[in-house]
Amino acid sequence: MRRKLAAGNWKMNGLVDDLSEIKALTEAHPDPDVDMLICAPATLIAQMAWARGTHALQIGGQTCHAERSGAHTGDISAPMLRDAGASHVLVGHSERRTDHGETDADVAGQAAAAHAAGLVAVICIGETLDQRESGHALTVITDQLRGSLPPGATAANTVIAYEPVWAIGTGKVPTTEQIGEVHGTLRATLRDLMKQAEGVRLLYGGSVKGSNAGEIFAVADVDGALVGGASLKAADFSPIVSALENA
Ligand SMILES: O=C(CO)COP(=O)(O)O
Repeated sequence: MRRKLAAGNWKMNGLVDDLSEIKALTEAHPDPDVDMLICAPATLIAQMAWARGTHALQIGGQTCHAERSGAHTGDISAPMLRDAGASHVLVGHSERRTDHGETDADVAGQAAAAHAAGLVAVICIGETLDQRESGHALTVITDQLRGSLPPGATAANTVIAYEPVWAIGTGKVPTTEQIGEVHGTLRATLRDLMKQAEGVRLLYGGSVKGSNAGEIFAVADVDGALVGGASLKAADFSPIVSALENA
């Protein structure tokens, strides 16, 4: 049985004052039935780890370099994230792939670095609107998964997040049939690629809100969500956590 995961991605948002949202979130869900994760900007990871106190909330980074250390000004390594209090890291988010030209091979290298540092890699994949409309969505996400999954990936150290680029921050959400088709394809592809395919959690991300979370979580092979905008405020994220607990 896969434990469900409600994950938030704060992206380039959040100042120290916003840690009050972490306090509110942990107070709203003192003993959650699902895993909870917030992927914070690097500047907040250590303080967020302190703010959660003894709560089970997990904290993640949003990217990491493939190397442990070195002359890479402005970058952050997986051991640094771990040192700051992170247990997870997003790799291959479409905003990184677009803004920083990250390729599947780069993402696989980052995921391997995360694993080597003892972090869970949340590998993000997803098609663009053009790719969806031209009928290539399944090929694109299958190729991304094959290219981004490093050797050594296990059910314990890897989560896959399907985030269609056209659904991120747009209010547009695929139909439940489309989500089910992609997640079923991802599960089948994982079976080809690794032994522990049944244990890997598959998240859906892209315009998830309290109002649509329930129907998304009812889809087979959806083990949780990766939430952007609606993860910034406890009042928005909490109903998504509750919907997952009730799924
Ligand atoms: O990119 C996302 C999470 O990583 C999704 O963002 P939104 O929930 O704001 O659409």
